[in-house]
Amino acid sequence: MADRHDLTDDRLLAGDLATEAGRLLVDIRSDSGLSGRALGDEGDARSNTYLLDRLARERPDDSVLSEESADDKSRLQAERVWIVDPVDGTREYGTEGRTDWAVHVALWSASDGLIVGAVALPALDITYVDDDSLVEPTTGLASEPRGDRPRVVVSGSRPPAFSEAVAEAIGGEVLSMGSAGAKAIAVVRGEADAYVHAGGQYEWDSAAPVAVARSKGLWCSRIDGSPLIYNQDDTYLPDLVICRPELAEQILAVTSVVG
Ligand SMILES: Nc1ncnc2c1ncn2[C@@H]1O[C@H](COP(=O)(O)O)[C@@H](OP(=O)(O)O)[C@H]1O
Ligand SMILES: [Mg+2]
Repeated sequence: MADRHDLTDDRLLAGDLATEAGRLLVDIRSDSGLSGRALGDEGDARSNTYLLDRLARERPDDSVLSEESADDKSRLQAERVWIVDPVDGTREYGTEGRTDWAVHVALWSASDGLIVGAVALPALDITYVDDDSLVEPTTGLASEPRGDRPRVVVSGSRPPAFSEAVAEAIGGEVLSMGSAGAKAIAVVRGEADAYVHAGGQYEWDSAAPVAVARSKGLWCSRIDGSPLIYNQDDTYLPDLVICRPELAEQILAVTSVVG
């Protein structure tokens, strides 16, 4: 049953869902008259409804795990589970002018784990999927680098305690940004060299970003170097490292000890 849909169809669908939910969010942001927390709540709710409606119509046999929906755990018996975050970086979405927020759509299968991922950056009008196409170095999420030191991107509101130690280990500097998806994509785009997090996160925060980052050849793991595993009973998945592969050893030497 798992091969009912071609992987390419699923990837196209993921990309389209993330892009269209993102467009809806851009419209709500410009037209609703809301801001801050109220805008975040409205965006979360409407993006979630949009994603769930389309998945129910276009993949009626699949299960869904969403940040914004009750988890009835039927997904634990499912062959295929869409893991979605309708707005990642809700705080930044609610803040005028910020571009560091994202829509995440991933697909997990019982036989192969994460098989598809799409991360939309709606404020930049671009969506990344888990294909092997080359991503040219780009700017837009982060300020221009001041030199050639590697950059470690971390949460602006909940930076991990080891941020500075990681930067020091690779001779780099720390950069703050919102949204797990935006941070992962900053590494994909070459705007940063590593994204590290600890202290709390859920499967929907990292599933799609990890699927995309992995497809571009980046290292993705827990901070102790173990694999990130999805569709677990408990969806808490509190830490991760996404980085250029040649930096993984030095970074894990820090995060696996002090994490
Ligand atoms: N300590 C923590 N506990 C729970 N969730 C956390 C967390 N730190 C970060 N996150 C979640 O991870 C995502 C990225 O966070 P940040 O922008 O701080 O890097 C956010 O998702 P949402 O915006 O979807 O809620 C945020 O809620
Ligand atoms: Mg999130």
